[in-house]
Amino acid sequence: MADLKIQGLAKSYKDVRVLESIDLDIASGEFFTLLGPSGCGKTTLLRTIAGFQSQDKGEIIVKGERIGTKPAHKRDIGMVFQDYAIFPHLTVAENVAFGLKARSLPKAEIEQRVIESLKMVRLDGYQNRLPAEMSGGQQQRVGLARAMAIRPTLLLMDEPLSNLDAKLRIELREDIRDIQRRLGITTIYVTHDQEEALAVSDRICVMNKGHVEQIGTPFEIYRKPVRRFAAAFVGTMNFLPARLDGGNLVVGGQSVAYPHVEGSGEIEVAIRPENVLLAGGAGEGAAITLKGEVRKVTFLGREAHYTLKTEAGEIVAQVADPAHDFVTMEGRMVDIRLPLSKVALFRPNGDVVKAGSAR
Ligand SMILES: Nc1ncnc2c1ncn2[C@@H]1O[C@H](COP(=O)(O)OP(=O)(O)OP(=O)(O)O)[C@@H](O)[C@H]1O
Repeated sequence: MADLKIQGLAKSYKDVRVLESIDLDIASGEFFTLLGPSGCGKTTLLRTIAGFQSQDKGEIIVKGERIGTKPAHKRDIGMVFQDYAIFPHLTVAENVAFGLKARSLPKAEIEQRVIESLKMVRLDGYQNRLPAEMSGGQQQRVGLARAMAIRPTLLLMDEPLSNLDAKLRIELREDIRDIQRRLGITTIYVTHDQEEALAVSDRICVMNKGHVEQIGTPFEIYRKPVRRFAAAFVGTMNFLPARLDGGNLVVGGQSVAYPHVEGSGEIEVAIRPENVLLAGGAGEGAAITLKGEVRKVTFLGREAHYTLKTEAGEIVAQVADPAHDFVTMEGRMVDIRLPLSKVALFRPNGDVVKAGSAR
């Protein structure tokens, strides 16, 4: 059974539609991420689920119960915020106990849950500290412990790692994922960071301008985007203008037999940099072949990125473990192969014609 069902949820601020009719089914124990650019409505959706604001239309159903009109404090939801939102004048233990006291739990149980929750976020021993005496990462761990202490049905997190530096972000996201798995708590996580979304999620919902573009596992979103928006937003993608011409695909003046899709018309070819083959790279079957001038080489140690100028437009290629010859190629002309098994095709309206490869 779905733990959380969202049906036809819509919200406007004055005349501006921020959420178009949103439908979601989130399974029990799932780590579900809302991913999208700034302003796409992620926070509004999360806050509506939490009950901090009301929807104009639609239903929010948790374990079969319609909670859309319940006040926030009766929704049995734990929330972790970007700016931690822990109380500066309360100790760590008092912060974690806050929601438990509000629920009038017996004192002994509160004490036990505080200890348990702090242990879970690796802050045992910090009970008597004040937030000002802790680092940002530690403060967010307190925020997490506070949200989990009430053992909520749903855990909602709004960009919880945004205020932390890159190394801490990775460390804490691993911890969040481990704790979430261990407790099996249904979680909705908001981020605009696509790498973070790929790393932690069971499923990702890619949002754009108040609507859902695609929902899928990280693998599906990356390998088989069904909308141009998802293809462009997650990872790096090359897009080249092209034409379908009665069984042929024409890219940069080069034509290749393409019987997989019927009809004719303008189209875009999309391919990930790691799937572009350079300088006679063999295999992968039929391919679009182009010539390109190497404009820039960025050597990154275990891989190098090549910016190539071709008749069809600019292409970025990624070569793993580049040999010395490869890193001194600036200015040279190279043969480029775009294996047909690896390209995705998108119509001008952004719909997929053929998804990329899922191996
Ligand atoms: N209280 C409000 N009054 C009016 N407009 C609002 C209000 N809150 C948000 N908006 C607008 O609604 C849109 C969606 O905002 P929201 O915060 O949900 O987006 P987001 O995807 O979470 O973006 P970000 O990552 O920047 O937080 C934005 O255009 C924003 O300006």
